[in-house]
Amino acid sequence: MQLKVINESRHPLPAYQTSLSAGLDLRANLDAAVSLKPLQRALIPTGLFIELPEGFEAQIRPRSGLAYKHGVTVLNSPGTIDADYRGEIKVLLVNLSEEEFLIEDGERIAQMVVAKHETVNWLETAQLSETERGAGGYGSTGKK
Ligand SMILES: O=c1ccn([C@H]2C[C@H](O)[C@@H](COP(=O)(O)OP(=O)(O)OP(=O)(O)O)O2)c(=O)[nH]1
Ligand SMILES: [Mg+2]
Repeated sequence: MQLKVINESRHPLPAYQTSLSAGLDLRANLDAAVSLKPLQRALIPTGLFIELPEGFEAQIRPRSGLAYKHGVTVLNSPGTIDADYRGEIKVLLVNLSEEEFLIEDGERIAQMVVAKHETVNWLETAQLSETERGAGGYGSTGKK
């Protein structure tokens, strides 16, 4: 799909790293590196502004490498970019490790997946259909 974008960052547009990647890697757009101390969070600018078509959202997801190697992840994962949002895309990172992490300008900090979504019209009702699962959840299956 075509996606309208304004790139006010000093970096190239986000790219798929392989031909079948679902996520476009987002880069930090920073004047200076940002330090994340253990359990600290920071809203990291990307310099990108997009115009999603109606019925689409963009999800801001963590990069597994950053999470595995450094314990740095997206706090509100998956972040939601609404189709009517015209502000800058920002990434809310948190450092869940015990060591300080330095976010450098241009570093790939998260990935963006564009997805279709439904819009709900409520249908209020007194009863829902019966199922094998019923109200069981939270590890209810496989127990005696
Ligand atoms: O990781 C994120 C999440 C959100 N946003 C922007 C786009 C989104 O459309 C808007 C609102 O996000 P959300 O609905 O998650 O936040 P909220 O706390 O409900 O704020 P609001 O009342 O503005 O909807 O903020 C980002 O740039 N990055
Ligand atoms: Mg909201």
